[in-house]
Amino acid sequence: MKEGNILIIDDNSSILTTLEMLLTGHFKQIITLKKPNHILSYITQYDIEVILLDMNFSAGINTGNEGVFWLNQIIEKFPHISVIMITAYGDIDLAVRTIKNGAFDFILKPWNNEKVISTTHAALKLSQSQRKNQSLKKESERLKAACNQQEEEIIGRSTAMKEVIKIAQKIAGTDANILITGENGTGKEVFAKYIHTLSQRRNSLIVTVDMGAISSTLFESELFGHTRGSFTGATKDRMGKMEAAHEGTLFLDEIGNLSMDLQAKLLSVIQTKTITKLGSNDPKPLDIRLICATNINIPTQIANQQFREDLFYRINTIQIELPPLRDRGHDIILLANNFLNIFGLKYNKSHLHLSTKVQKQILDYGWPGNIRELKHCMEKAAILADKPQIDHVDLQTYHANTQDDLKLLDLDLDQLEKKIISQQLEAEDGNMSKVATKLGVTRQTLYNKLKKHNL
Ligand SMILES: Nc1ncnc2c1ncn2[C@@H]1O[C@H](COP(=O)(O)OP(=O)(O)OP(=O)(O)O)[C@@H](O)[C@H]1O
Repeated sequence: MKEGNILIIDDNSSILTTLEMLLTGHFKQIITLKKPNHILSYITQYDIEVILLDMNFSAGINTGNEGVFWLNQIIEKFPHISVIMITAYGDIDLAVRTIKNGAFDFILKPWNNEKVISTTHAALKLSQSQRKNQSLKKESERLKAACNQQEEEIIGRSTAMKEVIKIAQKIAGTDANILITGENGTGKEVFAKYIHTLSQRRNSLIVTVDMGAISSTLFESELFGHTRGSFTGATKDRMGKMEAAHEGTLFLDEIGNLSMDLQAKLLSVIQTKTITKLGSNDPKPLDIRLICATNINIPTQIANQQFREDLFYRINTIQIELPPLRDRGHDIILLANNFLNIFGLKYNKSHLHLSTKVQKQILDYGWPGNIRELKHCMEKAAILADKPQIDHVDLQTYHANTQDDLKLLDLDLDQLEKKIISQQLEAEDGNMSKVATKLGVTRQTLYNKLKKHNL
């Protein structure tokens, strides 16, 4: 099948006719034009890919300036189009200059037929590949914009969420280290990315390392990188995650799970602001913004000598506590609707929405697995939905794991509080300061609670 929409522009009718006859058998469509004034509208009208353009159009003027003028106009507005200049033998210097200006090639009058056909074919190939690149670039920009939008958007209009969003906006522009705390699935990682996109480092990377998943043998190599030959199997130099985050943000998830010896290594990097690759003696300066997250109570770990106090003070210049989903009121509905939109698109089901009864059920439910649990629940509902309105959701997706957990679920809040305080008193041999620290309350609050529960 023939391809290519070619436009030939020359004020000489016989040149137009000859070129048209020559190219007709080789390309899909040949359009001719005597005056250049309509070039731009013809390009759009006929979806032109290659242009053969004369240098001069006004009688008696042979400067070639007109051709250069139209060449610039075409390239500026339609950069994917390949332009071939038609030029007389004496204009060769000028023709070479047009190539510097962006013309694809030139053909000399009188021309060689084979050469004209092969040059036009090559020009068509280039135009098609440039157009493909342009549309790929547009698509990747669209996807990037969509991703950024998704990352930047934190769904939350409840007072509890408005408060943390306000803090994030206030501190994002500074380089303060941030510790994000909160139960599992409250969106700590999403929030860290949100802070990064608000910061001046947003054009550099945010690199995530899951400290819970990293083995102590691989810690240094993963974080600091290594040089070739630094250990068996190190066949080439490797950049560590910290270096990858240089000038950007390093997000250390599950920081509470880091062993004491690895904590010491991390502290040293934070203090010296340098990293040294495994197998190297050459410390490199490191410019990162550190955001850490944990669902473990670090003060309790410090009291239990499982977390270094000096590291804790380094990483939590600002602490942000993300509220559990059950404390976010109507945000639960906003998030659920958002997930239904996403999964509706994924599973090809439009206008998915929750019935009033289900909305009430999900507002009353405790969501122990927080947003992650809500997301799974909505995905399941979307998969099972056979009509747009969802009248039932499965809220039994989050099960307590142990017999003890099951027993705890039977207690009301007051009974639960009493049980936890008694357990801690026993564990700490009645040491009030230690129990208060472990529970994250003041000694006075602890005394009040002991009185309340007759302990
Ligand atoms: N504001 C939000 N809007 C939409 N989706 C969210 C939001 N917050 C969290 N999520 C989704 O909820 C899930 C859990 O979020 P995330 O991994 O950030 O939580 P986390 O607190 O870091 O969890 P963990 O403690 O287990 O590491 C993810 O699938 C995330 O996409």
